[in-house]
Amino acid sequence: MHAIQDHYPAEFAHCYGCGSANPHGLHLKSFIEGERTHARFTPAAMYSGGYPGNVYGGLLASLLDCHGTATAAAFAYRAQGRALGDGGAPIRFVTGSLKVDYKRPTPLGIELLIEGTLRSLEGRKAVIDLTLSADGEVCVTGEMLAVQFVAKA
Ligand SMILES: CCCCCCCCCC(=O)SCCNC(=O)CCNC(=O)[C@H](O)C(C)(C)COP(=O)(O)OP(=O)(O)OC[C@H]1O[C@@H](n2cnc3c(N)ncnc32)[C@H](O)[C@@H]1OP(=O)(O)O
Repeated sequence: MHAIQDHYPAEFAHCYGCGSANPHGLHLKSFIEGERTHARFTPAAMYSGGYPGNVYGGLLASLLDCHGTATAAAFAYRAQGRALGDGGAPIRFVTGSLKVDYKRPTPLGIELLIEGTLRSLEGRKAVIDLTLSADGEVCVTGEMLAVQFVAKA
């Protein structure tokens, strides 16, 4: 199954968090299934937070960031009755704002599940609700305003 990011055109594939063309990046892969998107990521030990065994909060925000914009794009394609990577003009979103709530420490060394749902899509603006869970426990929640990117002439 192709990830949402697999359909990004080459010029948008350099993102540190999810770009396939960035050799130093995280290469996050997001998928849409029904009314929800999901991605999985296991942070390496170097992503330690301030005390051993827990994940650095900036990485967690990065995961929500990339998963949120991918979620916005996937639901925008759906709203327009289009398939991801259909060869038409690409629909891409950037983060306008991202609120992150760290509910509990996120353990290092296990797979994290990042999920997204669409709260609203109006014009160029999508509001995405995000969660990041470890072992079935929600550790982080996020709320993103994603804005559809329009190339300026
Ligand atoms: C070249 C990039 C190609 C895409 C690459 C994919 C990126 C993958 C994910 C990321 O890493 S994103 C990186 C972090 N985000 C950014 O760098 C975005 C920087 N900000 C911008 O480029 C512009 O501010 C933005 C595109 C978000 C909006 O500018 P525009 O001039 O296109 O639109 P405008 O300012 O008119 O805003 C559109 C609507 O969004 C609203 N809005 C924009 N930023 C907002 C904000 N921060 N908070 C609340 N509302 C916001 C704005 O009020 C307005 O609402 P209304 O239509 O109701 O009037």
